[in-house]
Amino acid sequence: MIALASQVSTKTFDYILIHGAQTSGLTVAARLSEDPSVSVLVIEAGPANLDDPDLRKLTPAAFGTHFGKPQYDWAFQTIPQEFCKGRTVPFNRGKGLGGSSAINFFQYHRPAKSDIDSFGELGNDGWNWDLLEQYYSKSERFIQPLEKTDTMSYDLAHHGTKGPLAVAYPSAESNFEAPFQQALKNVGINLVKEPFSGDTNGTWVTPVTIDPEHRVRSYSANKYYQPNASRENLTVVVSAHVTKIGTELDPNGSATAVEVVFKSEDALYTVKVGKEVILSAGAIMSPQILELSGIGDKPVLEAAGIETRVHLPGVGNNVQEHIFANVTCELLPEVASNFLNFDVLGDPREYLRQQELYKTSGKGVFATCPASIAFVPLASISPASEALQKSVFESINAAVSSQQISPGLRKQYLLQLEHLKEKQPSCEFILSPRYMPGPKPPLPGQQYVTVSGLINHPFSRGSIHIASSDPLVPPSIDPKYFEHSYDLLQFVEQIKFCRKVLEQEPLRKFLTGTELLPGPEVQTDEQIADYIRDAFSTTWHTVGSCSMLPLADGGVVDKTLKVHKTTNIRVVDISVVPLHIGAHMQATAYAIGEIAADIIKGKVLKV
Ligand SMILES: Cc1cc2nc3c(=O)[nH]c(=O)nc-3n(C[C@H](O)[C@H](O)[C@H](O)COP(=O)(O)OP(=O)(O)OC[C@H]3O[C@@H](n4cnc5c(N)ncnc54)[C@H](O)[C@@H]3O)c2cc1C
Repeated sequence: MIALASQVSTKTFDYILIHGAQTSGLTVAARLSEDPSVSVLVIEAGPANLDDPDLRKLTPAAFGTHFGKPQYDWAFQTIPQEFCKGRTVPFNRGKGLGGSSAINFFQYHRPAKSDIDSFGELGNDGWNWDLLEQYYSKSERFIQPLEKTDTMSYDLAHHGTKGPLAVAYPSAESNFEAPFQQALKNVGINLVKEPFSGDTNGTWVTPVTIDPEHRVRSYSANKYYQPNASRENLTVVVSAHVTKIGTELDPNGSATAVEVVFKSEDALYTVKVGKEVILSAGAIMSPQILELSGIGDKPVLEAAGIETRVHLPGVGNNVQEHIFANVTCELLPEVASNFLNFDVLGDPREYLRQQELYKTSGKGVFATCPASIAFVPLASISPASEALQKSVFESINAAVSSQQISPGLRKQYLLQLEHLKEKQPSCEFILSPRYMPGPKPPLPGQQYVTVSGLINHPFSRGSIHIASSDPLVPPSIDPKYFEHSYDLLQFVEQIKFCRKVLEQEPLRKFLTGTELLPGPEVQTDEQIADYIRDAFSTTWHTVGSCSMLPLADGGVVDKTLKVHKTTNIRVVDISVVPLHIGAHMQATAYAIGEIAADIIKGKVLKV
């Protein structure tokens, strides 16, 4: 049930999930409250937004329409980025029950096996593909398409069919899927048989988190919370901003959470901790809450005027992010009616017509979703890959030998280099039947096709730290984009490859031959790099700010997700991912939530 702040104030709950309303958090809350003998409290800063028509209408056709609205989005910004001409980059994050799963762009899939095995190789015994595979399946309810098209490739053996989260192919194709796959095939990129098996090298159409049976977003609030909302032992407080975890220190300096303080309207409330605090505030706010509670790097805490309870230097560091930039071309007007293209929605009358079409028949633009993707190693797309990789090997090996980098980062870089050598996929591409926001506006009435390039395994490392002791002041977000030059060099190769794909038949015959973005004036590598610096966007996949790593390697949580030097505080969200993965994050966020619940129940990863 949803309770008022005053109804929970001063009460004791076994498990208190801070911002537990988010993707991983609600997963844990639902699983822990399966046991009627334990009490679970979820505290969420945003509103409930349940059955909100504006949220329900967030079909792919309305991507981003919630941005900047305080009931849905935190609308963070990075600090000016040193290696991107001082740009600040918008950093949207979901607010309210469901967190970012309530506003994300639906793509749902798993990373490569090597990405997940890295977690264990970095010192987290037991975290590997075999473990994650079970939990990806536990959360998933894959609904087979009524009609299987040639662009779909799946094997039920690698899908969960009984989990809470409805996952399915978009109910309509845009008709660009097959031409995109053929264009990729022409340049040596093949269809992956079953991308959910841990082999993601190639192209496929990805399933999405849209429930085809009810034509609604499938997310943690309606799939994990609402079916269990009547449980007496599961209480949710919304519009409650956690300001601090109160701790007691034992003689060894180890902290035990005893209370959680939150602000609702203008009053402060306190709840008491029976067993554990589970921090699921996401990659931006989990480190902020730890630091506000005096758990973090002493100099950072001192600068913000916070007393250090536990000196834990890793908090807020090792931040890694996926970013993307686009190549956008004009669609030939005479073939436009053969495709479902989001650009038609710029005409208000057509918008209403498409909305009605979707409501009455589940068809049209609102029924489709950009879901054509590819994951490949640089070696498959660029003749420069060997030279680039040689230079990154040399620069990182030099940094490693001269001990310019920390022992923890050294281990991560060595793994990244090994993955490059093994030709694991690190370059992603997405086809979107639409204009994507960029430095040049679209021409009125013109429809476009965009191929985006995304870098998945950056070498740059950023940070997210408190900028003030005031919990309502957003943290300082500094992803340090392109601090490591390899990230930009790889990105340039990816943009060139986007162009190459758009020049392949049968895609090319549907285009006018005019490129809007970056545009014909952008030709040399330096010009492309400049375009990227001006135009890239975050993919909202931040990880690493509470990395699961040994303490000596800059870790924040151990393999049971417990914060080092604490007895009963865990972090359960994607901030624990220690080395970035080649996938969109939500499937992994749900799997981490599922694993955390079983760790707490003593079923897995026992110490
Ligand atoms: C716009 C967008 C598009 C995306 N598209 C995709 C996609 O297509 N596919 C995919 O797999 N992934 C996608 N993602 C990423 C994915 O949704 C997230 O990685 C995943 O939901 C986990 O997010 P998180 O860990 O950052 O936490 P979140 O889910 O963002 O949760 C954080 C929660 O903490 C709450 N909170 C924060 N601060 C406070 C505070 N001070 N007090 C109380 N509560 C607080 C928030 O309100 C929120 O509920 C997208 C994300 C965004 C933002």
